[in-house]
Amino acid sequence: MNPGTNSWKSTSDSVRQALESYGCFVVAYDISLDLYEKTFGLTEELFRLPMETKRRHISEVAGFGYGGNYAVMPLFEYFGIEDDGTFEATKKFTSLMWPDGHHKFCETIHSYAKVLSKLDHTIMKMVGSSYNLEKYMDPLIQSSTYMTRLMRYHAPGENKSGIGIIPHRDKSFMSVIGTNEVKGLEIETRDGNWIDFEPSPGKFIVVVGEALMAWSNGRIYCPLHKVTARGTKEKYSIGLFTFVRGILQVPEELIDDENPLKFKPFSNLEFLEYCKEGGPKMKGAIQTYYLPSLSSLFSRLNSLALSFQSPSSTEVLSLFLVLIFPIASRHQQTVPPISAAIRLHGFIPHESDMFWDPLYVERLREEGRVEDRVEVQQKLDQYIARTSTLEAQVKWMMGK
Ligand SMILES: O=C(O)CCC(=O)C(=O)O
Ligand SMILES: [Fe+2]
Repeated sequence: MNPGTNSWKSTSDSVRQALESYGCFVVAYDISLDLYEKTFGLTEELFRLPMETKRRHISEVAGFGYGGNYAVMPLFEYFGIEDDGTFEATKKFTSLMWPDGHHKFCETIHSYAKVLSKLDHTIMKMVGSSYNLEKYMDPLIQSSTYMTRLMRYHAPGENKSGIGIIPHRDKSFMSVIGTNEVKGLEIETRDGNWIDFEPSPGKFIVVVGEALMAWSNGRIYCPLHKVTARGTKEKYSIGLFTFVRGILQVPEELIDDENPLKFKPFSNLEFLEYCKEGGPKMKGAIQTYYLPSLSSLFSRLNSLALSFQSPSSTEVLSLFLVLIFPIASRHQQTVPPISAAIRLHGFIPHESDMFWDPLYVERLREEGRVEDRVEVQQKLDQYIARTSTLEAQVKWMMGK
């Protein structure tokens, strides 16, 4: 399919529609069965390596390096390869895992990642075509950097299920994921239903990351998703996560009276870093239009609190924290103090905090605030349910 043709244009519009409505869609893509089978066979081989070998693969960046054995997601293991789509990087990773070399692994994984990146480029171009923003796409593609993540979900056993990955939103610009034939990836729709991705060899799922959502000024949706491991078959998946280097800025064409600017310029990579540390690295994070509106939000909250019958100061404070936190955390504003306060108040923080922070969950457990991962999941589900309704309330209060 080539840009400029009618079928290109109509497919681009469907892609845009899917991304705006669901933040994801499934693509049937031309990949040979042989490459698919080899890729997943070799991925299994990689995960069978001894733990001390796997641990050689380290990285400072969240989601890169080797990770696994998280208290909150004990069935999940991954290798995030900062490969930038290059053969050299895959080769370096291969020789770290197999010092005597493993040419077949290197070749195959690189070829599979190339399929994913080709797909990623096509979709970016289609997004550009559909918004008539073609001119922005080549620079975005050229500044993209990639991470290939190979993932394993241990099988929990006959008639059992367990958390694979807790609900989260990707921090990437876009993610393209292929998996073996085992189901488990679920995506939340805007109205709160979870839908399954039904895998098969030629199918890939494209998932919007928070960076693309922000770049599109919020037009494109960024869905919450999770993985549930079930039964006796191990699930393996391989994702290509795209991050855009440099400063991302909402195109002026996507800003008008009906769609005022919602996100200040931000850096995708600093945003990723920020999410890992949850720290005060604000300058590059996704910034918001909520900050200038905070004072008006405060006054509306104040009047809402006053409308309660004799609210105690704790109630007002809790109300404030519960209302502000979901928005602030989603938009990376004022998170550290609020997150600390939320922790004090016993709320589970933003899912991305927990995702990369097994120590935090460990600490909760030590303090006797969390018994087991079922309870963590329940709290998280409650938190997420609360977020969506309260966010709507805050929007209402802000007159949006
Ligand atoms: O393994 C999958 O299917 C999904 C993985 C995922 O959501 C992630 O790595 O962010
Ligand atoms: Fe994800």
